[in-house]
Amino acid sequence: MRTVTVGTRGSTLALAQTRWVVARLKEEWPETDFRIQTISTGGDKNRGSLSEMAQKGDKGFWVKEIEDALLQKRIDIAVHSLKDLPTVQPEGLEVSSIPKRVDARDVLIGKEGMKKLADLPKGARIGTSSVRRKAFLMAYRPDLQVIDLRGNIDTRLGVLATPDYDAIILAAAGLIRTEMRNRIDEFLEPDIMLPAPGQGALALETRADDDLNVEVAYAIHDHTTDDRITAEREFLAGLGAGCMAPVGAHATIKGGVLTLEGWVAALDGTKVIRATSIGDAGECADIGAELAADLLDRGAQALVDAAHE
Ligand SMILES: NCc1[nH]cc(CCC(=O)O)c1CC(=O)O
Repeated sequence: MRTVTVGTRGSTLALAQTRWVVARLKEEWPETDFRIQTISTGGDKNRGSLSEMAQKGDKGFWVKEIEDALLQKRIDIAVHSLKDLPTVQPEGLEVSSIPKRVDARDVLIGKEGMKKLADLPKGARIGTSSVRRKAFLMAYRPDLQVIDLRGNIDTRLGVLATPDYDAIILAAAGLIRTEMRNRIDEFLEPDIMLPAPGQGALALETRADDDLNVEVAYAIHDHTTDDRITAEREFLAGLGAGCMAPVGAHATIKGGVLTLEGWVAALDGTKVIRATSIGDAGECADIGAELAADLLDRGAQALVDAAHE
């Protein structure tokens, strides 16, 4: 039996999503043996401050060691959360498969009486470490306090048992994949909290010349998800922004027509530039690039630059 080694970070979420990927691959390739290899990344080793992360450049903080393992053939397929993956892969590697996306939205989880964003009392303390969530939250409810909150899902849920936070914001996808959907109090709609580009989607990365494993991974590729996230990531790339910038993007496809919504915000939420671009789903990359150019024309560059400082 042929063995394919699938590499991932070792967090609960990373393992849950990798087990899901392996189960799907096994359905397509019953004669192949899949084993999971966990790899610790810079992001796992260094739970430093956000500014420290920004200094290193946001590129590849969660993926570098995994990509090294691919290049060195210690693993054959890497599973990543797509939103953590830089928009350009290193020489010799490619994203060869994008499985079907789950819910792209962010969600609110709060203490008793703090379970709906619109109903939170003035001054309520909301935990998140995402500059995007912070900026969009401040834009919607400038009276709320945003308190930095890092760590894996369990750590973040844990702070609701302390007096320090009233509610937290997380990606729905992480909770769904770790079977904690029942903890979600409110799904935040994209007209208030536009998701991160690629949120809720996974990426399978392989060596670009490894035809066999490219084919193995591609068996679970989802074209609609690919078109959506291509538009979102072209938008992000067109802005010259990485995952540390307060940028949201969300594409939907109905009847072959792709609608892409994109936002760039000031870090403190005092300004949000919003735009929409619509076109044939086959033109997904161009739609993303166009939307980025449109926002740059309308002053987004200064906001992206401010976030990079
Ligand atoms: N940056 C961390 C991260 N990367 C992927 C997810 C889960 C959601 C997804 O797959 O998009 C999370 C946690 C979160 O944002 O709450």
